[in-house]
Amino acid sequence: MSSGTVQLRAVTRRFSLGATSVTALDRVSLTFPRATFTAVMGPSGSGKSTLLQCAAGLDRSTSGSVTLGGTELTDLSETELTLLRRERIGFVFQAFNLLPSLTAEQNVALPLRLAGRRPSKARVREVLEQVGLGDRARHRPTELSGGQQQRVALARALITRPEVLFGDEPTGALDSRTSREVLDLLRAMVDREGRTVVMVTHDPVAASYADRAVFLVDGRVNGELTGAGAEDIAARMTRLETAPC
Ligand SMILES: Nc1ncnc2c1ncn2[C@@H]1O[C@H](COP(=O)(O)OP(=O)(O)OP(=O)(O)O)[C@@H](O)[C@H]1O
Repeated sequence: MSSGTVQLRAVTRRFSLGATSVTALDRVSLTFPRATFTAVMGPSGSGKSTLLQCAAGLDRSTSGSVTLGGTELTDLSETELTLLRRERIGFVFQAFNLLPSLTAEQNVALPLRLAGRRPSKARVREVLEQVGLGDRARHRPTELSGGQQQRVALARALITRPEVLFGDEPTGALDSRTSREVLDLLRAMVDREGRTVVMVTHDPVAASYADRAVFLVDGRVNGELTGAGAEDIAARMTRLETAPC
């Protein structure tokens, strides 16, 4: 299996709630090939975030297999999983999760510091320039716009050169213009650097930047669209959201 490819085979995630349980993912099998951009869509509660968490090794599936390259995530200890996430996976969330007391460059350098590595100034500058913020290195989050803060979060995710970048509604808190900037950057990560991007989104326009949109309903894969525009994706979502249970 090529590095940077994520594969889920019959992944089930059940949450126990007292005497009952919720099946958030029900035998989901999906491949996210290296150097592709996938949007994960579906109605609220369909299991999108759970899928992302299991695929990224942030949560453990109840059964099934999750691999990144040749590594079976379900076999790893917590420590091994932490190392894998740190070295091979990047994350961006709807909330930018920047530390307010640190400058942009200090926030970007944080993952390397946490890994006990000394970040090179040149590398920090390089990723900040990559996201168009070379001139904002010394700014603190409150001195940056929402779109700029999300770009700092993206630079922070990229500093370790991850094989895969997972985004959970990364443009959810942004207006349409700044969303486009972030989506263009995600697209460039795939096309120019061969990274794999998997993004949960409610927004058909955001999903149209991806190579394909995968749809979940009630924890199961309910089809996909390849190379579709925002209108076709929106029409599919409307059908899923209005379909009788
Ligand atoms: N920690 C948890 N404990 C119990 N149930 C959970 C937990 N996390 C998720 N669920 C349940 O699993 C199902 C899927 O949730 P998930 O957050 O993955 O959906 P989603 O598609 O991302 O939803 P949304 O679009 O509203 O964010 C829901 O029924 C949810 O209530």
